[in-house]
Amino acid sequence: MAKISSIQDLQEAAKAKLSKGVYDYYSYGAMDMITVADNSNAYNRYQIRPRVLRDVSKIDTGVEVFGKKYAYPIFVAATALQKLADVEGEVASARATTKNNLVYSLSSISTSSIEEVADGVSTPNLWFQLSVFKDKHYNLSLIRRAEKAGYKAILVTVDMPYSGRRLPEFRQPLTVPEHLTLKNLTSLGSKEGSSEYNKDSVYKRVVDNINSAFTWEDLKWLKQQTKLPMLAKGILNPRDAELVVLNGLDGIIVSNHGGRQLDGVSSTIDALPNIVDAVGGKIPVFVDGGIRRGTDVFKALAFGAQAVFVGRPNLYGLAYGGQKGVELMLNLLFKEFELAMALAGCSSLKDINRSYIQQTPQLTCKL
Ligand SMILES: Cc1cc2nc3c(=O)[nH]c(=O)nc-3n(C[C@H](O)[C@H](O)[C@H](O)COP(=O)(O)O)c2cc1C
Ligand SMILES: CCCCCCC(=O)C(=O)O
Repeated sequence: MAKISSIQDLQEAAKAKLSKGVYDYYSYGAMDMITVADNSNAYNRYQIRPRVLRDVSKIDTGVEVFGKKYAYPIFVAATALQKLADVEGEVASARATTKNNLVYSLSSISTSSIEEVADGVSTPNLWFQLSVFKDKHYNLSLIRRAEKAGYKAILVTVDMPYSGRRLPEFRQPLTVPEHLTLKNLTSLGSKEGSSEYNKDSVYKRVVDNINSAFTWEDLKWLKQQTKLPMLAKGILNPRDAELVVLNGLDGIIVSNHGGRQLDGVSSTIDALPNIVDAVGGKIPVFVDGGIRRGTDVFKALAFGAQAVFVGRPNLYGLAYGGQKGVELMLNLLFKEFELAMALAGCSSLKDINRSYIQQTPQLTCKL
């Protein structure tokens, strides 16, 4: 294959390496995948309005989040089961990400444990994604483990009271090789130390234990149990964004779970501006979903995102080349984003705002 020069190339290279079952698990979304496609396509409905004759000889991509400075506003989203892509799985992804001074989010449903990932990195820029289970003591024990291991924030996934209907998995449940386990969840849904679930599919174990009765009250209670910043991941509606603020959380990730939950919902870049307006600067707003180019990052920031998260690009990089593949993925985005900033006339993130963006005009002339 020719030199990998874009995230699209990386996806194709990953597809050639992975089994069909794993590639489908990673790349698919719910039902007809209208939202998966729209997450990326929606970026093309916005145009950048560059400014010229500015000094762009130096570009500062640094961003501050919760009092800490990161190298780029490009973070890595929580995705499950990374050892399906590479033997080192989440540890390789976390190393590549934190080495570049970015945030890596570890999924609850990971094949490396909270502690293994923390021990595997030298810069602990780690956030922990909490899937909310029925047993609130279990949720608390995951938070305590993350706190003890030095994680810096908790992302509570709020868009998954049930798993979305993903057709390849519906037809043929994903099989996870026996040597891989859900390292954080070894006793989930079973009595201490029992292996009741070991013979079942990973989905059954997780699906049976997801808390579909979790409400705003419960989220507020969870927030009060930790001093770490807590963010709600999976917000699309501005009214919910207001509730996140009212309930005292510290941040929002505008997300539709990469189009894997309810098909036909808003793309995340379309949802972002109204949510930023509803929050009114009280807490930071982040976005994920469909971000594949440096210009996508620029557009998300122009609409008011503090930083973006990428999910599948991490998995494709990991499948292509382990830690080095994830570094390659990040470097592609860094270079594209820096160039987008320079060519738009922005030398630092504080220059980027809505005046740099417009909706792509609809053709009104007669052809
Ligand atoms: C294979 C896969 C597994 C995922 N696992 C999780 C998870 O365990 N927890 C979670 O909150 N989100 C999960 N997500 C959603 C991501 O965190 C993120 O919202 C999404 O991937 C962003 O879209 P993108 O893949 O287009 O960048 C997963 C996404 C994918 C593709
Ligand atoms: C409740 C079903 C398991 C979900 C596994 C991880 C995830 O969020 C995904 O999108 O896949």
